[in-house]
Amino acid sequence: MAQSVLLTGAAGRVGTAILADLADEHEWRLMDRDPMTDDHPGEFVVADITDEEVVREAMDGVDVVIHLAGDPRPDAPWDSVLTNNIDGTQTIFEAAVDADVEKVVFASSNHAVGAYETEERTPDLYRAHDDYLLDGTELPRPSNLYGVSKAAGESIGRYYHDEFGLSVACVRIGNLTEGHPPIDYERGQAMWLSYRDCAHLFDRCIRADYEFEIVYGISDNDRKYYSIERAKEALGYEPQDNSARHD
Ligand SMILES: NC(=O)C1=CN([C@@H]2O[C@H](COP(=O)(O)OP(=O)(O)OC[C@H]3O[C@@H](n4cnc5c(N)ncnc54)[C@H](O)[C@@H]3O)[C@@H](O)[C@H]2O)C=CC1
Ligand SMILES: O=C1O[C@H](COP(=O)(O)O)[C@@H](O)[C@H](O)[C@H]1O
Repeated sequence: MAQSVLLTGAAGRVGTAILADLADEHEWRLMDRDPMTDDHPGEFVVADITDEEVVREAMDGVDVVIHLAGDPRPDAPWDSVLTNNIDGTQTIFEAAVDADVEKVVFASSNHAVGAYETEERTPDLYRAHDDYLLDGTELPRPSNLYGVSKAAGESIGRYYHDEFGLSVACVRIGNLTEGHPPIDYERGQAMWLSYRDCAHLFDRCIRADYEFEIVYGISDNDRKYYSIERAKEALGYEPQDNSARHD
């Protein structure tokens, strides 16, 4: 069934991948602080997610929020991630609860657990023969302040689920690259997320029933060190791509 979805950070790469395949699948309200130049479905709200009043207005009548807006740079400074990723995310969750939204899908990151990639484990970790797997039940172990902000976003989601019953899915996105897996970059190939698998995964987050989930958002790569079993079980994710089988 089509849902009414608020998509924050709609003008960015992940938003573009989602809308490329799902524009006609749901009723969209898009939000970004930068205007979108391409054709897009639904209404576009140019706003900063830290603007509480505008965010509250944008939640009206919404079933699901996909929250992508934030500073995506692994080397982003603390003042930026504190404002855009932590404060902005809390504003989104608070407004979602007040507006009786059913689900919030939060764009978390591989960098929330990047410090599991220790010197002893790498580079074997990135290779198909290695059987080390993170499955989403491990504690966060951020590799930078950006990763700290994503771990904080997951905790904010956990709080709003436990306290207010909001359904929350945190997707630890790997490396979204359009058209082909990253070239000459083993880590990126291990955590590649193709555009079509990205759209499908977020569609499953919109449609599935769940309480609180942390899943990895990668394609079905031979090299993977992130398990996709929970995304399959809880959300019905069925990825089609694999960085080892790409021409
Ligand atoms: N692209 C990837 O491979 C990965 C992305 N992610 C996460 O997914 C989300 C989207 O990432 P991308 O699309 O790659 O980044 P992007 O930079 O292409 O898109 C982010 C969008 O959010 C908007 N934005 C940023 N701060 C905002 C604010 N305060 N208010 C309103 N809009 C704001 C920007 O204008 C931009 O259009 C981010 O939260 C990022 O951390 C996580 C892991 C991997
Ligand atoms: O969270 C993110 O992760 C991806 C992959 O990380 P990288 O360090 O291997 O590049 C990154 O491309 C993206 O910008 C970031 O938001």
